Amino acid sequence: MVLLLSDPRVAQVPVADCGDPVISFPAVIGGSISGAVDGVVRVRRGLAARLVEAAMSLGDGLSPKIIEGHRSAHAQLRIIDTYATELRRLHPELDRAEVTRLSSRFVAPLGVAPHVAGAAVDLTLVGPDLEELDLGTPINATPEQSAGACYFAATNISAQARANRDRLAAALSGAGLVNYPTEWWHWSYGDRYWAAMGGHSHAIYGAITEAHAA
Ligand SMILES: C[C@@H](N)C(=O)N[C@H](C)C(=O)O
Repeated sequence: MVLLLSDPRVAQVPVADCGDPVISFPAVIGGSISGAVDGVVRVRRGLAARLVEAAMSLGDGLSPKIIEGHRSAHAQLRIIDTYATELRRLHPELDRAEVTRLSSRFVAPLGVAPHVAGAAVDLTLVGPDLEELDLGTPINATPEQSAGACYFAATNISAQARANRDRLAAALSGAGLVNYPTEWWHWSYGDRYWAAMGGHSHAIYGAITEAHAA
């Protein structure tokens, strides 16, 4: 059973922000291309340290390639609005609560949004040539666009894509990150969802404020 980000049990998790700053971080890390800067993302320092740990455990010249880290509240609301509009177009019969629930398979409600806390990354895997591996769907494919193949545990993907997802998961879980099961590419650390899934008493990262500037 997937715990969705719209589930009240996620919003109920208390936050005691540890004050970890948001830092700039290379979008591609680890392996033979350690330190190479192919774009920059911003994430909490503790998350950055765990991403380095995960990258180092991958081996075979593989590296995580981060597509997005911290996201503004404004950008989060824009994604929510766009996807909710699409859901209402596809399913005009849905009531507001159901639109919110289904939306949260793809985008988090603002109050619990891991990216807005600098606590999440959307990422894939690249080889030594920086070519992206086959993970089964493009990043940000919705459940509708991918016939559910965006779910981490989807069975309608190739054996190679399954192996690549499992390899990504072993590295990131091993470093303490938690996956959002409806999106193979979304992993977080320190946010409410991480706390709920890991049985932690509280989240250590809430929404970013000016106080978190490094
Ligand atoms: C919109 C998608 N890339 C994403 O970030 N989804 C997660 C669940 C989020 O909004 O935090």
